[in-house]
Amino acid sequence: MSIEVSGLNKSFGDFVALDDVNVSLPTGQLTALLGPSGGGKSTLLRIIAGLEKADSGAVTIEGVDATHLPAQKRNVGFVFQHYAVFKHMTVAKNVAFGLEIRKRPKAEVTRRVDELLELVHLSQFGHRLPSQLSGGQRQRMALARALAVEPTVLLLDEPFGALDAKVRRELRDWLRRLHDEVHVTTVFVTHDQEEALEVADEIVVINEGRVEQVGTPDQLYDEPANDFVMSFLGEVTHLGGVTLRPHDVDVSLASSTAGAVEATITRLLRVGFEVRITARTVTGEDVAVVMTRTHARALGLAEGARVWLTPTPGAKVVRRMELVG
Ligand SMILES: Nc1ncnc2c1ncn2[C@@H]1O[C@H](COP(=O)(O)OP(=O)(O)OP(=O)(O)O)[C@@H](O)[C@H]1O
Repeated sequence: MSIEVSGLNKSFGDFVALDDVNVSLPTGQLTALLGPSGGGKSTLLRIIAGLEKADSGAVTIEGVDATHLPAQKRNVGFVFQHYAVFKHMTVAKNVAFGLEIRKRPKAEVTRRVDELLELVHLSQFGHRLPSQLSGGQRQRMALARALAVEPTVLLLDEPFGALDAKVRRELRDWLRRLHDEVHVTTVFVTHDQEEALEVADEIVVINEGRVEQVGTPDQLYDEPANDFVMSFLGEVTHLGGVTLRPHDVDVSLASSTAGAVEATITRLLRVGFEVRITARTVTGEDVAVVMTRTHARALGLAEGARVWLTPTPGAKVVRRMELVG
């Protein structure tokens, strides 16, 4: 294991930011810390980096107890959303900075900077100033700078948060490819579930200072440990006391199944090849249903139609913070 966090607690005044957090992050993986705003993701990352001190608990990095080590002795590289660059230095000088303060030989610094600029696809921009780069290019420069000193772990706090959606998506793909090339253990904070699902090998879901679940994107999506994880990682609806995905609601025109809930279609919307339906049950609950256009047409569904709803056989349903099927 590259990073072991055990029994970590952190409070700010009487506000508990981290509550007995335990996680093990394997070497060489790309891990996302995912959760809603204020859940404690950045606090956890900052404690791993050594920028914040925990009240209790331990952090081990590559087998070394780092709990009381200062940040600069932990061999971690980090990149934040609003990354501080040296505005008066060229891109190449920014990347070289960490190596120069470590007094590495000049030839080695030049070679390493060339390699890194190539890795982040900025070779032709080495002589520019950071202000002459786009936001996405600046973040790639920040990553090259963090990687320059060959950190054991790379910590990224919403590194693409301030960028527009298209650039964000490009950088996300690029980060995945970069990681496949260099394999440095990487932990990144995001509140964007799509970003975590697309990029990470493993996701740690954090909410209200606690780890809700750790798993691969598929495990979290298909086997959510509870209601919170299920609703954070995809669209959900509620039917008769359970939470499930809208495409897992079965619609029939007759009450043939025991336990089927009677409802009336109040809204039917075609979106591309899908049909999105809202059905109001006899108890006044609005249930969201998604099905293919072909299926909706075969059933002859329309607004005002009376239907019966059940979870599709084998559907993942979650009841009161507990997995039931
Ligand atoms: N230095 C501090 N002093 C007081 N409270 C703090 C401090 N740092 C963080 N907090 C509080 O701790 C909680 C967790 O913050 P943290 O930044 O870790 O959350 P987060 O999950 O990273 O959220 P976001 O995605 O919004 O950054 C928040 O409620 C925050 O207000």
